Amino acid sequence: MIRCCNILIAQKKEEWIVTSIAIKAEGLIKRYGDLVAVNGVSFDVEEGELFGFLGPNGAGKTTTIRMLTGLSKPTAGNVELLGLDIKANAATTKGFTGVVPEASNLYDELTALENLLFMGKLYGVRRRERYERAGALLELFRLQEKRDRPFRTLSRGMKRSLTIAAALIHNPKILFLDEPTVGLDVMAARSLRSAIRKLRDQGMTIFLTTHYLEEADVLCDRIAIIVRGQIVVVEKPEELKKMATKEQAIELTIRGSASILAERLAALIGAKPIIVGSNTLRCSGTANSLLPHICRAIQDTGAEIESVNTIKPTLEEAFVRITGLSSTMMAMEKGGK
Ligand SMILES: Nc1ncnc2c1ncn2[C@@H]1O[C@H](COP(=O)(O)OP(=O)(O)OP(=O)(O)O)[C@@H](O)[C@H]1O
Repeated sequence: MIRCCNILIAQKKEEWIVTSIAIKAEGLIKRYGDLVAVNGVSFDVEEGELFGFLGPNGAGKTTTIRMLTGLSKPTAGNVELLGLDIKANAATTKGFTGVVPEASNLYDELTALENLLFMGKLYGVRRRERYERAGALLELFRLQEKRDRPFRTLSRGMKRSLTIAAALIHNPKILFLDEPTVGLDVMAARSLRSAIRKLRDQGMTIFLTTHYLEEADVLCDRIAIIVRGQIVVVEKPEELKKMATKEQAIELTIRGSASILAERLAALIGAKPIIVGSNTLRCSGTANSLLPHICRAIQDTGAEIESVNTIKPTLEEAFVRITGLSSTMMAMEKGGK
């Protein structure tokens, strides 16, 4: 396999193919008995792209990642990695992919360094290169000081970082990450995201599943949203947010309780404003349609306004609009599993 002008040329049974597509999923279906967990999923991920796969619990994210990495056989559909069909080229494609499952696959009793070296050996990395790669990865994930500590003694964030490092020991071209930051505290998640960004900047293709909208927003070049086994949109985060801009939200903070004003507004607008604090409420719509009603409701109820803010659309709002999932459901999702 050689790389030329950012175009990858892979050898496939004597013929040469040219592609810059790192991951190609075509019509993936996975059935478990009567349940269709993944229902006709197709997408392309460009070489060097950080691609987010976002969706609520049970949407089919893990099932998809398992099919993409050859861990689960699709009921129908095909996967190509760097132009190679993964069924026909299992050994080759495994050689250039790194897979990080949600639960760590490292050994508690081995030290951080030993775990990396062991994984390197499993992947057939030569001794000298194993040591070099392990050193570089410990540095990238800021784990040099923990090099000689048993895996079991590391913090949750360090364990997650080392698990990712181990999946990188053979210098894969494509990295699959299933929910990398779930359960981590803010600082650990931030430091892990920074390491993921560095890998992307080095040219690695990264496929990442996540529950966290903010994570997808700050990290990903493009995001696919999967709901009930089907992809509802594949877009750049900015484009997703633009989809939500048609509707804006206006947030009003008043002196005293917001409930009387909220009731009056609900009657005028025909939709219930959301009460976000005891004296703050938010209503959605276009400014043109909202402002006359807000002025009228203030007049009718004699509410004293402390502040008025126009809220910029968030990825969450775009997600809710696109998927049709309620904001309550998103709140549950954000709480994790
Ligand atoms: N081995 C299995 N046998 C039967 N059903 C399964 C199996 N694995 C997954 N499912 C079902 O398939 C659907 C998709 O599950 P999957 O784990 O892919 O979702 P997910 O998006 O990764 O969810 P989560 O975010 O909760 O991990 C769910 O309804 C799940 O219960």
